[in-house]
Amino acid sequence: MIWFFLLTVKAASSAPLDAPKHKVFEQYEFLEILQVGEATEEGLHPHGRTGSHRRTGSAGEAGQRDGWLQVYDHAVKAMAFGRWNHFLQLVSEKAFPSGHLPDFEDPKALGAGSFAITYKATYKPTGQVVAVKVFKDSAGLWITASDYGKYENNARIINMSRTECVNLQEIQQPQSQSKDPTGSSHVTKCIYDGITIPLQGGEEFENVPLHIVLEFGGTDDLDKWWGKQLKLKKANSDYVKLMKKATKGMLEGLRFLSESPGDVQWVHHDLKPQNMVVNDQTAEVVVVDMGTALSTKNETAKSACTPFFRPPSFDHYGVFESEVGFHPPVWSYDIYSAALSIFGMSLDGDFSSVKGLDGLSAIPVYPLMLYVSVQNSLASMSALKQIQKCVGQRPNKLWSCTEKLFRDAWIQEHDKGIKKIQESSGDARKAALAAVVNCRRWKGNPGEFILQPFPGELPPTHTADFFWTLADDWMATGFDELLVKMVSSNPQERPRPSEVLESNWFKTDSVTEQGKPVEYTCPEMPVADFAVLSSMFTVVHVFSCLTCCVCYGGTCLTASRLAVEAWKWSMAWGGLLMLLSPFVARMTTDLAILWMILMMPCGLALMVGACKSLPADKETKVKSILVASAVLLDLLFVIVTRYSTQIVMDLALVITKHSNVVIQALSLVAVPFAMYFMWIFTLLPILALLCGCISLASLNAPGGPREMTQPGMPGTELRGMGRV
Ligand SMILES: Nc1ncnc2c1ncn2[C@@H]1O[C@H](COP(=O)(O)OP(=O)(O)OP(=O)(O)O)[C@@H](O)[C@H]1O
Repeated sequence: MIWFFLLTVKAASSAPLDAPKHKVFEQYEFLEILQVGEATEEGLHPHGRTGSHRRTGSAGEAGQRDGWLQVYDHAVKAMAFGRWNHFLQLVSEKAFPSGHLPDFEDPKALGAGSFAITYKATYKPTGQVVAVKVFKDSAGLWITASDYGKYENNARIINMSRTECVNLQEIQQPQSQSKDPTGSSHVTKCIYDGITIPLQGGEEFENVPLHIVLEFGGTDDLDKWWGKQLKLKKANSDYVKLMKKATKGMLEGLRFLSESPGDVQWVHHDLKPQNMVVNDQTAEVVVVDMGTALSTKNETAKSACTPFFRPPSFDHYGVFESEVGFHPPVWSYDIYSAALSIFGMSLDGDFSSVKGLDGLSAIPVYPLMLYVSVQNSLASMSALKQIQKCVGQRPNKLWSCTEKLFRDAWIQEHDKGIKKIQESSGDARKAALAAVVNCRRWKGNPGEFILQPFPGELPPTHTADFFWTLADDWMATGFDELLVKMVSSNPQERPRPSEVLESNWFKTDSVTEQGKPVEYTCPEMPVADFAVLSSMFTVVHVFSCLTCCVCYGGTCLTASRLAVEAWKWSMAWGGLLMLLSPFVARMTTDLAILWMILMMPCGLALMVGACKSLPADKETKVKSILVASAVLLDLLFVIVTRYSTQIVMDLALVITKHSNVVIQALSLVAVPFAMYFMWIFTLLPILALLCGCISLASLNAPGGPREMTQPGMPGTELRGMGRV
């Protein structure tokens, strides 16, 4: 609903909004949030999970969305323009361009990103095993030095990508390496800049695909490696030890980046299991993909990074901000992503039933829960009202204002789970920790108003066996405390990597085999106002049907001279609806009190009128009960209106005050909604009243049923009714 609303606003707005550049607005896919790519031992799969999920105009997007048609189209164009090497590249499914890079042998695809495919290869002159990252354009074709100037998009891709090698060479300066050799070994190194040199070189480089050569870190990324480990069904303590080692390596790499004693410190800015590789021999973790790195040289710079792993104070939907910066202190961004990676590795790795996540093993589910709960908490009239306020005050700032709304809701929902861990101890704390790490579904489902960011349902919450061993180990060493700080929504509270590395968790290798499981419950999903309203719609429809039956049916029966005195039900029903109508009016207008003042006496009059049909002894009693109930209802209404802060929107007022397009678009969605309630609850009592009058008139008509009623029967009281 919220998405629908945003899209409506966005589409209708003619104001110069700060529009997102991200493709996500056209085709919203979960993997665009996660931004992962995959390769297999055999090569790359252009239509599978293969990495195309990043930033604007990603190469794989073409292949992924349009499939073979796109490839065919490009192949035909390549042939038509005589670009045979490109044609061959397309038909051979992105094989390594050995013809133009003859110094490398035995290439094997390691993984694919949006703009590059990375291969493991041996550099023939030295025999060194390296990782060669070859850049491709949006059609999946290698970008050569001669292409660079021809196409604006290629220049953009290359300018962005060349920073990776340049950054790495700056990060891995000999003096920094000597100060923290361990940390340095956990960050990849750039051996050769195959972008800058060919671009400056002459004709001989014209057809060379632009590339960079990196130190080879390992065959599998951390996600894939962890998935393989989980399948081995090792002892619980072994998983804890492996995880400790991986976490240590990751943090040492981060320490090297963000705590470098030099003038410049670095933020990786896209840390996730898919951007860390594991050394085949030593099982040590190496941080790769520095293409999005930021540094203290320019603290206001921004880059595109995976929304899923962003700290709470940034846009997680990738809709509002395709690029984000970082908040000081410099380590705070990556340390948060590191904690999420640890959460991801603490799961059972089963995402098989979720299209887009299948094949992945270390995905933290906490952000997935938040995606849904944030949308749900924003599916409210108060959120709509806030958006309205943003628009009213600053017509051109709708986008950033709405983004803030989403961000604040994210922080609020995020803090709920973390606070539960902070405020508890012992088993209760372990249970709260287990919920944050493992919960994939809510307890109960009080109405979801969401757009699933990924197709398919997450599998039911299941705790990995080793989790309890892990949780016990964390709690025994105080690492749980650090984890909670790492995911704090306040960047200032997040510890430095070196501080985390000081934890006793890394100092002991003796791990108990079987942890103690505790019962834990997953949180309740916040109730969406819109879900409540949709139930209201159902109730309203049931009421309308009943009213139609009672009023029309009653009138027909009475008028048909069958002496069925249905008029009295019709009047009683109409009166009841009138008495209830202010409660509904309150949902849509500030003027509900006025509504109540109008409706209460009318409703009461109808109901009291209906009492005339009762025997004289009961009539007074029922009348007094009715009057007393109506007064109580009045009181209740005043209390509800006075103390409930939610759902009071005066759309009519806003529309008259402002008349820009955005407001009109907003009203397109909200006004019919409001009007619907108003009409139903205005029309129904009026209908009931009309029906009551018609039936009375027909009763009183000469030769009508009234004349047929015997003295002493209920119909004798009808005479009084003529005055109602
Ligand atoms: N130095 C390296 N050693 C071994 N494997 C590597 C190395 N660098 C990258 N890889 C592998 O190649 C994959 C893709 O690399 P990388 O993430 O750098 O590409 P990218 O185009 O920048 O991707 P993305 O669009 O996700 O940023 C990685 O997931 C990893 O498996």
